[in-house]
Amino acid sequence: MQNDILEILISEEDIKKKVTELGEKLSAEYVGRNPLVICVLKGAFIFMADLVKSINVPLEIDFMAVSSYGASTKSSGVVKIIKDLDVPVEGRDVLIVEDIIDSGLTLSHLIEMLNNRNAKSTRVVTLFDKPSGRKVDLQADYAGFIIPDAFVVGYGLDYSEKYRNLPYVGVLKPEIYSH
Ligand SMILES: O=P(O)(O)OC[C@H]1O[C@H](OP(=O)(O)OP(=O)(O)O)[C@H](O)[C@@H]1O
Ligand code: HPA
Ligand SMILES: [Mg+2]
Repeated sequence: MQNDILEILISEEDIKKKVTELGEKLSAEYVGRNPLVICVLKGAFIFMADLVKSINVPLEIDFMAVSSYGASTKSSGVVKIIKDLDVPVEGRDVLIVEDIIDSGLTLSHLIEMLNNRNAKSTRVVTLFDKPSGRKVDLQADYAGFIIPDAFVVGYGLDYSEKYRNLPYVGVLKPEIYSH
């Protein structure tokens, strides 16, 4: 698996520090409230698990599974809802946890959906942000790292369902996805 990585972009240690920092900021934002923290599966599962340990308020969690990339490095443009939330969001302070914002299509779809369901507030935290990939005008409220225009894997992020278990984020060798 490591042999398929061209370059490590963000180390395990840097990710840990950043996740703790984001958790502290979110603890301040949500003090005195009970946010519903939504993990966007599958990519955000590792970030979500690490992040909530650093958010020091009585929160609840739920999961949504969406997919638009499949076995490609480009968004299909069709955001498929594979699993919906278990609980209603009406009147809730919702925090969406994403691993990466690239084209922005996944998130714009989710935000619209949650607004239609009358969430009280909707905030977005993403660990990675790739502004060069944007197809819709959208920004996270909290973003960990700005990353360059390359397809990255690791710390939850996959290529064709693999590499999610790498503890760092790296760039794949082009020959891996060119055949
Ligand atoms: O801003 P976008 O261009 O929409 O890309 C970001 C989304 O794409 C990836 O999910 P993917 O569809 O690959 O599903 P996965 O999380 O199961 O890998 C990633 O985890 C984000 O949810
Ligand atoms: O760079 C990426 N890597 C993995 N999954 C992704 N989904 C959107 N962008 C990416
Ligand atoms: Mg994916």
